[in-house]
Amino acid sequence: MDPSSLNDLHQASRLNDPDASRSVAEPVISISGLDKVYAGGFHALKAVDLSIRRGEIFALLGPNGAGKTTLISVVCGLVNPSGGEVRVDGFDNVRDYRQARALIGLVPQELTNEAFETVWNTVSFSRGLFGKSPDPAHIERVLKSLALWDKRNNRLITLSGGMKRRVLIAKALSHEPRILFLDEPTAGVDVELRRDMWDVVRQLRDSGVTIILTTHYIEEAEEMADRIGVINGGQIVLVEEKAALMRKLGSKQLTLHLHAPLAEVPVALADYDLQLAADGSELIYTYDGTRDGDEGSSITALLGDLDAAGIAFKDLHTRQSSLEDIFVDLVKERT
Ligand SMILES: Nc1ncnc2c1ncn2[C@@H]1O[C@H](COP(=O)(O)OP(=O)(O)OP(=O)(O)O)[C@@H](O)[C@H]1O
Repeated sequence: MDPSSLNDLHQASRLNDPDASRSVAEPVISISGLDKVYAGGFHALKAVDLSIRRGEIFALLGPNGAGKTTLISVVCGLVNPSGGEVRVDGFDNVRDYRQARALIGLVPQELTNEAFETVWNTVSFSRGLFGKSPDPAHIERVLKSLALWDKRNNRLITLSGGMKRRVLIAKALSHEPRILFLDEPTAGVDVELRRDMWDVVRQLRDSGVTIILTTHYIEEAEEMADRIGVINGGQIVLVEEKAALMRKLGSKQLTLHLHAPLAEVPVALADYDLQLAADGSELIYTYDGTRDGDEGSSITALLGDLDAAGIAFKDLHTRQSSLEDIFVDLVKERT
C-alpha cells in the first residue's frame, strides 16, 4: 500500500466530488421501512431502518442467512425491494437509480468470469460500465494505491488470493464512488491478509470514502468499525457506536457460590449491584471493570460486608462480557 498515492486518490476524488458541499451531519444513506420478500415467499428483510453517516466505517454484523447480502444488494440496486425506501445522498435508489448507483462502489465476495483478463483491462472496463469516460490517470492512482501497479498487465488467474481481493476493490473504486460496500471482505482469508485488508479499508476511509462492510467475524467489527449494526432474521437488532459498545463490554461479573442459599439479597448489601441465581445459591456482582483501582476496592468492600452479614461462600469466579456474548444474546433472543 502506498500512502502517498492514496493521498493523490483522495485529492482527485475531492475535486470530482459533487457532494463535497453537503452537510457532514446529513446521513449519506437513509434506509426506512425496507422490506424484501423473495419470489418463493421468504421474508428476508423486515422493516429495516438504518442511517449511515458520511465518512464512517459501519460494520453490519450477523450470522449466516441474517440478510446482510440482501440488504446491501437492495441498497446497491441489484435486488428490488418489496417495500420501503433507500436514499443515497438524497437520491432515491429506485427512482433516481443512475445517480444513486454512481455514488456507490460494491466489492462482492468473489471475482466472476474474468480469469483471463488483465488487471488493467478489468478495472478500466468496470469504470466504463458506469458510463464514465476513460481516465487512465485515475485507474493508475487506484492501482498504485492498492499496490497493484506492478501487476497491471498480469491476467487475474495468475494473481494470489490477496491480490484478487485487491482487484475487486480496484474495480469498485474505478468509477470514483463516495461510498464503498464490502461484502465479507476477509471471509476465508488468512490472518496476515486480513490485517492487510483492514489497513486498505482504513486508508480508504481516511481518504474520505464512507465504508459499509458486512462480516460475521466479531473481531473484524471490533477492529475496524466506528459503529456496529447487528442484523438477525432480517431485522436490525442493534446499532451502536463501537466505543459505547466496548464500554458496555467493560462490565465484569463476580459470581460467589454460597454455602447456604439465600431467599433474597440482604438489605445490608443493597448498595451493590447484586443478583441471585441458581435458586439462591449464587450471588452475582456486576461491576465496571474499566476503572483502574475501583475494581479491587469495591470487591474488598463487598467481601467485608458479606462477612459482616454472615454470608459464607465456598468458591468464586469472575468473567468479562464480550461482544461475542452480546451478539449471541441478541441472536438468541430473536430466534
Ligand atoms: N434469491 C433468493 N431467493 C430466495 N431466498 C433468498 C434469495 N437470496 C437469499 N435468500 C434467503 O434470504 C436469507 C438472507 O440471505 P442473505 O444472503 O441476505 O444472508 P447473509 O446475512 O448475507 O448470509 P451469509 O452470511 O450466509 O452470506 C437467507 O435465508 C437466504 O436463503
